[in-house]
Amino acid sequence: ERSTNSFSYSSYHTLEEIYSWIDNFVMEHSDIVSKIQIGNSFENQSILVLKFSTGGSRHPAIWIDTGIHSREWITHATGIWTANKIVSDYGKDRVLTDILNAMDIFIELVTNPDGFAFTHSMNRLWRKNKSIRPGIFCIGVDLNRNWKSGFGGNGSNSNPCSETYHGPSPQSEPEVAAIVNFITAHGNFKALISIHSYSQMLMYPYGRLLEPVSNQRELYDLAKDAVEALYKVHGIEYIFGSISTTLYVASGITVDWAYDSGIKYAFSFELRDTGQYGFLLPATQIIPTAQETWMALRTIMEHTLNH
Ligand SMILES: O=C(NO)N[C@H](Cc1ccccc1)C(=O)O
Ligand SMILES: [Zn+2]
Repeated sequence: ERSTNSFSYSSYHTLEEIYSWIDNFVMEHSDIVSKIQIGNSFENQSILVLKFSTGGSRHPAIWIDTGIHSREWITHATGIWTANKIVSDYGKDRVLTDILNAMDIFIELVTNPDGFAFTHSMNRLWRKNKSIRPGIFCIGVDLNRNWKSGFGGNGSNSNPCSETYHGPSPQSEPEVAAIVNFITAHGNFKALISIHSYSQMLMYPYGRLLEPVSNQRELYDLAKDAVEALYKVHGIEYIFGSISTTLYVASGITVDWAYDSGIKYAFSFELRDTGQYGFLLPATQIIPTAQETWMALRTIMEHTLNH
């Protein structure tokens, strides 16, 4: 009896439950999934990545991260369901099978483990990591402001007590440095998708600049196709566009670093809802959210495969 069969994909889970699910999931699907520790968090939790691969040494790769902001519980839950969807549909879904036969998929489910544990133990609405430094009297750095591209620019804050505190320097946070080192060493990532909640948006770079990226038209059209595929599942409407023009200017963010590092398909999702529940999205919406998000992810991955 597979122990992942007893895992509830329609519930929210603790850090320990997710890490134990990861071990069972990898054991039960060792033909296609492996676990990589890319580093340790500030409080010394393991930073784990799931690798989905059908072989080959250096397939072009796709990166997906969830939970960079710890209070956004729907994103970890969506990532877990998506991991299970990939192993369930490989060999059955033509598009997914083609993607995995040619590319590797990497999913980091708990990108901010310290913050995530804190949302279970002390503060459900905690966003940042848990780093502390001498002489600084507030905890944590916003991991979506700590990246090198545009570090310290408009839409990030130098005040350590701010929710968008960018940290003392680019990649100062182990949770960000681990990803940068991993993706840079691999050297063959073609797409990066960083998943947040909430607002129901699909966005692409730049966050730090109002000017469009060079392949703006391609990203616009792809985002449009992706949100249409998402809409068809449960009728949920997303808006889409560049971060700076659709939302606001934000500097030092994941997708700007990815894009500037040559990953031309860089996207950030804001999952359900639009504010009724916000970060406290009921668990009954986990599977519907994951189902619709999958269709958008699959659209982006298919485009990456074919371009
Ligand atoms: O915090 C969230 N959502 O959770 N998103 C906002 C906006 C955003 C999303 C994606 C990329 C850059 C900026 C943030 O300030 O980080
Ligand atoms: Zn977020």
